[in-house]
Amino acid sequence: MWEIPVTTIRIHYHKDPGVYKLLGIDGSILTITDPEEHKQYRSIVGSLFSKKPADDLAPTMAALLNRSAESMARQGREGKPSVIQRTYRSIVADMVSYLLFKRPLGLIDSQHDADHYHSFMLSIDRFTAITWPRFYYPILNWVIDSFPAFVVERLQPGLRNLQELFNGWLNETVAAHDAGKTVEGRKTYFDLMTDAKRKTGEPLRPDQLFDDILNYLVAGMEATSYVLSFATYFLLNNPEAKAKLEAELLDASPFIRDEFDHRKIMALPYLTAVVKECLRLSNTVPGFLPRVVPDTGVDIGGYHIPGGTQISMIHPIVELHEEIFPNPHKFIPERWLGNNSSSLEKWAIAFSRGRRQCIGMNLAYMMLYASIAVFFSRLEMELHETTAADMEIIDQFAPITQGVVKVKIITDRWQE
Ligand code: HEM
Repeated sequence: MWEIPVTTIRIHYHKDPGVYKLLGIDGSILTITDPEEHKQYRSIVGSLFSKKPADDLAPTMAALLNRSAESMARQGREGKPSVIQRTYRSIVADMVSYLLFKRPLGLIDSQHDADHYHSFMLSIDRFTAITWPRFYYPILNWVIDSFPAFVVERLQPGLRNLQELFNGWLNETVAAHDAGKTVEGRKTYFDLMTDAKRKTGEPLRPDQLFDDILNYLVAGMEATSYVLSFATYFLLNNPEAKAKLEAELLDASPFIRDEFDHRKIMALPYLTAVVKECLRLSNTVPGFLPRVVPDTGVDIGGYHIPGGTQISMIHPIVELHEEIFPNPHKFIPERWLGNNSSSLEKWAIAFSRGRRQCIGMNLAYMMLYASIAVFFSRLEMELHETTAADMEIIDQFAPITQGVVKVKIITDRWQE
């Protein structure tokens, strides 16, 4: 078995500002480069991302999935295909919004029809499309920041509305705190930020908060919907794996269809293997995640790397390594089952590792399991005009595919 000769542990690298500070979301957690500053920030929002809020949102997720399934089934009856990749994006964006604010953005109501495209999605497509130009021509960041409002409105039609919506929610929160109202249930992102800033006496900066929120929405929406789109594509192209999964889901229908219990769903062995294989094979973060070696330097694999060096490792080096995963480009959920499978766990790195590991992992896992369980229990679907060429990965820091996954719903088994 392949081993990395690791000699460096517990070294807290800075993220490379030469990349992260040029992503156009300077106020976000993702772009905090200093480990101590990051630790402080994470201690403010950490409670939002623990297992409990993700668990509590499982029934909301099930409701969104069933509404989406009904809508896609309706389109199927009308002979229309569904762009399931957009459906996933809108469900996940609404879920991230529930997690942060205890209310949805409402994307789910406007997403299923192939002819309609939400202005927020369009804005995000345009935003991620210029990731690398921003990086290679940093002056572009300054130019974009100087655009007058009407140009921003034109180029990114969904973002200004969203910013106004969030500013309204922030103002409501501040007013409630001013009035001394106690928060019912768990605190929202704005509650936590208002509390934290009041403790330090720093002002709340809506522009900075907007960058941060946008990053949660984009990171969550793009990564999770992307893995789910690959899952749909892989399963619909692999009848044997699909049949095994559906048999397991049928046996589990008391806790998928009758009384949704995501903890039991997340214990299903074949579904677990499917989720792991989709996370591995979709290479959700295909490009570099650069860090800067601390001043002391580090020793890695017998080499001394001097302080200040930019280093990086890309996930596909591990995820597609043929000594770890034989036939690395093939969709084989079975590799995660059986006696040898536990030795693979350490190579499951889709969410990264260490302090800068994905903060949204608990929510992401719940959404991955719930989506595959509900859609593949409920809907008989086939791919529609979606080929391997559509699934070519484009690295725009956020994961993008050349085309989108479209399906035709043949039957809604729960409505038969
Ligand atoms: C299958 C789904 C997902 C995958 C594979 C994934 C993967 C990753 C990876 C690899 C990183 C590390 C990036 C780096 O080192 O710069 C990361 C960071 C991050 N992810 Fe995710 N992610 C997923 C879902 C989500 C969700 C649902 C959210 C929001 C709720 C989210 C929010 C974030 C944020 C805010 C960061 C930055 C964390 C920090 O710097 O401390 N992700 N994600």
